[in-house]
Amino acid sequence: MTVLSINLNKVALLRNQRDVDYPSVTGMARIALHAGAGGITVHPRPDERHTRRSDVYELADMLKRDYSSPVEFNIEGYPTEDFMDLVAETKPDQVTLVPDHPDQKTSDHGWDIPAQREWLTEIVARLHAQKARVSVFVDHVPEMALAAAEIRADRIELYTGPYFECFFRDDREQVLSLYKNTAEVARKAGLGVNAGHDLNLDNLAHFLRAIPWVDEVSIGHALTADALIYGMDGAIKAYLKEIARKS
Ligand SMILES: CC(=O)[C@@H](O)[C@H](O)COP(=O)(O)O
Ligand SMILES: NCC(=O)COP(=O)(O)O
Repeated sequence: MTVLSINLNKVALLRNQRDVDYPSVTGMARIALHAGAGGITVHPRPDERHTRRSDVYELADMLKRDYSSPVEFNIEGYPTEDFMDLVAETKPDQVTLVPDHPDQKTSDHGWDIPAQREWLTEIVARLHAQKARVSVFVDHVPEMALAAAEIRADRIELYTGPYFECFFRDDREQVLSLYKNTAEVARKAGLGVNAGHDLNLDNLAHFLRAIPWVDEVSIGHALTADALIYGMDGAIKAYLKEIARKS
């Protein structure tokens, strides 16, 4: 069964609009987990406009202290030395390496792994030494799945922004077949497959029906918007229903 990991960046973004402590990032994490989410994702950026470093420490403490059954904690980001320190101190289960420039509004492309092969190989090895699973954010390009295996990553995360963009267009199945090819190459190379970015209640089940072996989806923006309508608990349940609908 595909794990649903909730990205709390947009909860933090709303909280950051004022000098207050609500909505609470840890509080929303608790509601999400109680409703059946299997994991929590954060993507702390250097300017702290979304999740702050302090949120990452608080979430790490809470998940270790209060949850006995496994809850997967996933930290996403560009591996600066500051990011590597944060990860070393908070010990997430999974680190997702994303090639974001600090000025980017949001993640909008995957790694060109061959162009940074040596450095990424070293980063992956350092994260493995801390016992973190390592996932690398990639476009729907089969060669990148092979390159991810070569740098010894454990998983790829398919960047699904382009899938969202084509969902109501005529070329949807053509684009989706490239995602499927990339996921097949990853699977054959022994890698797990995650997916994320702009997945939503319209497009999630269709994606998972095409690639049913996806290990995990991380969803934040659309799910937080849906939580304004259904409540966080109701939104999580709606997404879990879509995941179940794939089979
Ligand atoms: C890697 C990825 O696609 C997500 O982390 C995305 O960057 C969401 O973050 P924001 O919601 O902060 O844009
Ligand atoms: N890795 C993708 C993620 O965490 C959430 O992306 P989005 O649903 O906020 O677009």
